Amino acid sequence: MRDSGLITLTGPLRAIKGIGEKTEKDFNKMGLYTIEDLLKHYPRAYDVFEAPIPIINITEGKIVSIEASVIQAVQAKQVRNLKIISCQVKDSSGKLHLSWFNMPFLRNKLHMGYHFIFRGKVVRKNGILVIEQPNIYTREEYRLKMNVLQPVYILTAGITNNAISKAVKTALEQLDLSKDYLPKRILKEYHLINYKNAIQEIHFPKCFDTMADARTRLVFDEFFQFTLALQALKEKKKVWNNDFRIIEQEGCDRFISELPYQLTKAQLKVWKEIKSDLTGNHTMNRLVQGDVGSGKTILAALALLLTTLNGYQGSLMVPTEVLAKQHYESMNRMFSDYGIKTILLVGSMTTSEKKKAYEKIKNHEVDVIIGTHALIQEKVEYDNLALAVTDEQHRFGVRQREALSGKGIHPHVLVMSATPIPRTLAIILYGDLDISIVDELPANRLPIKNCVVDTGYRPTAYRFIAKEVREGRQAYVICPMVDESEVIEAENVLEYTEKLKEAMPSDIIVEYLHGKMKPKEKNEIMERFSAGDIQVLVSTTVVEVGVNVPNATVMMIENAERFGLAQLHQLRGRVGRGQHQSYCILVSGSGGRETKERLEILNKSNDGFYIAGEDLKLRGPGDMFGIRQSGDMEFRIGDIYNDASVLMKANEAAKSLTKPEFDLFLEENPELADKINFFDMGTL
Ligand SMILES: Nc1ncnc2c1ncn2[C@@H]1O[C@H](COP(=O)(O)OP(=O)(O)OP(=O)(O)O)[C@@H](O)[C@H]1O
Repeated sequence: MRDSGLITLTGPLRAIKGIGEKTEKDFNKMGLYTIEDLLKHYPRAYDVFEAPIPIINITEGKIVSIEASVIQAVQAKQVRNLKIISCQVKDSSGKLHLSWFNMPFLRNKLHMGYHFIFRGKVVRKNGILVIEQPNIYTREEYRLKMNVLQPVYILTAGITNNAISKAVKTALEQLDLSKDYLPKRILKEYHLINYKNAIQEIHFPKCFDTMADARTRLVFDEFFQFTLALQALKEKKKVWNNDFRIIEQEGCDRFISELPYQLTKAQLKVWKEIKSDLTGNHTMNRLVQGDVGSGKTILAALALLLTTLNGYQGSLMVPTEVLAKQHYESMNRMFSDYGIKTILLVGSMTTSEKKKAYEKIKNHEVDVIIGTHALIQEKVEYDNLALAVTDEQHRFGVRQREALSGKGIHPHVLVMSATPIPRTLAIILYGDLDISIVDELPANRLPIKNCVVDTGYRPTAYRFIAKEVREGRQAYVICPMVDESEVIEAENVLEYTEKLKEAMPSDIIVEYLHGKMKPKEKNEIMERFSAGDIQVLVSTTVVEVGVNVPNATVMMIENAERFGLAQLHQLRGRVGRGQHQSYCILVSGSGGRETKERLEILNKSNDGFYIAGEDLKLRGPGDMFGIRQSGDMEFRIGDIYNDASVLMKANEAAKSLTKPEFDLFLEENPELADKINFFDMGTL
């Protein structure tokens, strides 16, 4: 391969000239193995090198270039495990300090009187402006970069931006990308540029316009493949008949009448849809979408109850152990009166506990199985699994969902999601599912009261939390980090808990929770919090997904500026789940105008759809605040909100392929065919 110089997309990175074993290993660490992986490691942003500005004009938070002379020898100091070096520079308008971490070799470059262009971010340290970690250029080097869009890549240790850029450039010289995988008809109809140009321009754009065209083409590709795969999946499902004999059960009506509340109209409507699927002629494939706290869990419970009262097994898979435990406890309690046995199956159980659970599941000694990914392990054998519910907050984990379905004879599938996606997009993204929307919150809910404050407000907030606790309520305080970090200044859970314990009256019990704790410890803390034995829980975002403690009424979020709006909305959704007035205190660590503006959106509204829409207006293209993406078909470049129109077009194009065109397409693109099959594997 190396001899001819020509390489293929599926080839290893080593095939690129200039990449040796060591560099390849470094790339592997970033998750890049094939040449295609490298080409799809798209720039995260583009830098434009503008003419240097006078020191006097620099502003905090901006990336700037200055042209200046070194006027003070480099100084070095050690702060914990960081070696910090700094120097002072000067131009005709003023003086400025520059500093670098762990780059002691710069001492040999930054001699007194030397003249350079420095480019980096302006930050405020001890009250004065400095540039941290600036890049250093000679005037000639800088001139070559000016007015050209410079790709900025996501990096990890050992790999520089330049290394990626160079590897991509060489790969493009060695590759033959002249054959486009999209049919010519589609390229023409949707005004798309060819793949070769798109890849070239996304990495090395001539200007913003050509980059935008390249991006559109690549986003289209992603969505096209995704929707094509979904369509293939849907085709298959159409023919599934409902092989289960599920009939309506009086027990479900009794269950509803014994709930401590009345189901909302929206819940009743969705329950009717689920019921008619379960008792109908075709296997259910339904997505239940509803804002945080809209009461989706009870619908899952009802579906499980109906299925198991008919003598089948049903399962509920959720993303975290904390959540699995919570659902297990409430459903176990609710179902026991109906003779329905529930079991928990999670990764942290011991081998012998798991073995016992497998036996019980296989022998149908249990009816409802609740757990995490452990539910789709090969060892789990179900006895007539008729319903698989997955709680898929934020996720498009189609393969997981399908792997679970693959365990039964095409069980009914019910997916719960709190992701606020407009219906038109949801129809495409969950193309293989029917959609039900719980578009109403329970009537007894008081809207959450919000405020955005700075750190000076903490003492008042603590007094407020103490007051709520005195009234029998509980509170969450969210911090972004677990441990102290030397580089990023953000509140961390461990230290914060100590500080808060001191600030709170001594009889108020404050504990912490974070993702690095052992599952057993996490469960124990959550149980104590649910039981009201802990009054204030300092936590990372582990509580974000689905945790339900209706007695908690205060959600205080430190460093709120570091979270995306959708995530903040999820976090806030942990309160306001009962009849008590609830509060959300967003503490912003940095007071930039944009930050305030973003947080104001949350301040104004408690509606997930509105927030997602406003978030979209504020963020720039490619800035991934809205939806964290996971699952099988990751969208590396496409953003379902920003690129909604491309998604619609790609969907339309995928649909327009005739059967012969589709077959030819797969024949000509065996790698894509593999992907689509892989994506579809759970259904086989
Ligand atoms: N109709 C109702 N009236 C009053 N309370 C309700 C109603 N339906 C559900 N609840 C209660 O509302 C709380 C939130 O419900 P649930 O946990 O199902 O929300 P969810 O939609 O799953 O939210 P999230 O997406 O945040 O997990 C629970 O305490 C539940 O018991």
